[in-house]
Amino acid sequence: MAAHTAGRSLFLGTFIHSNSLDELSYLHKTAVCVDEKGVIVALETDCDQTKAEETLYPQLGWSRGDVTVRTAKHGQFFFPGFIDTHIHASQYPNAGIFGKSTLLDWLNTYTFPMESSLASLPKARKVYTRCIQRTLSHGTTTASYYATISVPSTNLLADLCLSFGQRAFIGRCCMDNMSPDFYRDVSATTALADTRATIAHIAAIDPTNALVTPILTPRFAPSCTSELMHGLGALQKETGLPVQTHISENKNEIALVKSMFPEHASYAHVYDDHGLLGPKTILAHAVHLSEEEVELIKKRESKISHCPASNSAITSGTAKVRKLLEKGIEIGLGTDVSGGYSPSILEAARQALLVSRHVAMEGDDNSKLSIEEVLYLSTRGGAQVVGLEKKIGGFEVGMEWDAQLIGLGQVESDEADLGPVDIFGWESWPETIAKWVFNGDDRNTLAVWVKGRLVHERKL
Ligand SMILES: Nc1nc2[nH]cnc2c(=O)[nH]1
Ligand SMILES: [Zn+2]
Repeated sequence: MAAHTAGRSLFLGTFIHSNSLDELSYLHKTAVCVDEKGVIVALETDCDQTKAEETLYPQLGWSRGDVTVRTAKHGQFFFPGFIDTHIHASQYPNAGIFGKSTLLDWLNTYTFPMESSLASLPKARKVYTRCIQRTLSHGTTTASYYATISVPSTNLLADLCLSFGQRAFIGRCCMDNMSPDFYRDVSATTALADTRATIAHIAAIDPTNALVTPILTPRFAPSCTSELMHGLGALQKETGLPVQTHISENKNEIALVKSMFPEHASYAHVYDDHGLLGPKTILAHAVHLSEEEVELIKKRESKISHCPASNSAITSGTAKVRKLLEKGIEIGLGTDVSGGYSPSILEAARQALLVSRHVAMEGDDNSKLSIEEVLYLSTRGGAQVVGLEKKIGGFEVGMEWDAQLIGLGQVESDEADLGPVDIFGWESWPETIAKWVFNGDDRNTLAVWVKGRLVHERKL
């Protein structure tokens, strides 16, 4: 399957992105030129269409006829695409269905039956198609996905991401231990062979990983034998591929890991001792880490996916994000569908804000995250977590055009009913962004691009 290419584009208007963890940059009256490879080749402030055509096009060797122009109208703005650093595509039909369960019973009651049923390719196609379309419609331009243990079904997820144009990491879920008979890898050997089969498939459909990359995915320590984890650690060394797993999400899970791996100093050490804790490792949840584990994760430069909606929904706990940030650990946001109920990173950002206030109410007032901080985690932070910080997460020459156009309801115009946010016209830009973060949804996501290609447009 050939990667879809984009034409040349000129984007005009207001662009907002993160400068740093606590600062957003507002670029008004700005022009951004994106070439046919989806790369930003010019960014000029104080520039309208005429000026862009007269000054930028000649520098780029462009002529008017071959450029698509898209202008953010008054009150609209371009924002970097969101990065979901942890999502189970195979659990998407269960989003919102979790009752009063907690992690270990939730896995058995809801999750394993759904995932195992996706060995049916027609069902997997239906589920993955909806998941990709839905997350794109919420502005998720990159997702780090868990699929299932099934190779054909996992490969299908990779095919669909490539054809819909979503940037993705695709994990065939490895689990040869403590899992039901109807849903487990037969052995460490077959799990490793199946993982290699998905790696080979992705190498065939996207040889340069322009859009889709395999990710080694030991489900979590309790689901894996030591043999399998050693094998995956060796495979990581051999291939240099990223790794994703879960860590320290729930207290019963932590006790289980302790009982299953008594010879290892901690949950984080289990991964480390198997060669799975490195700079390309994404650790989801990290709710109950000890100081020692935080130190180890920092030392190994592993990344953390904060999944606040999931941690509240299945009552896992409150992750101490401020402490992790202060340690210098790189953090992004994850929806963790369907432990998390929502496929929206904007919802994850909102929940990160609220959970940080719960941590404050537990006694650490410094823990509160700001709007700027959660938007950083949604974009630049996520890009660091998936190792693409030089390519995506902001608007700079040389980066790729992964972006969303946001429109809010302008009370004084004919766009008053554009979604759930009412803008009266007297709000400052930071206030406008705060209103979007707290009340916005996919109705405000007017268009979405990945690598320069238009991958979603809201039908008005
Ligand atoms: N949230 C979450 N935690 C897990 N731990 C092991 N598997 C899972 C999963 O599917 N979701
Ligand atoms: Zn998860």
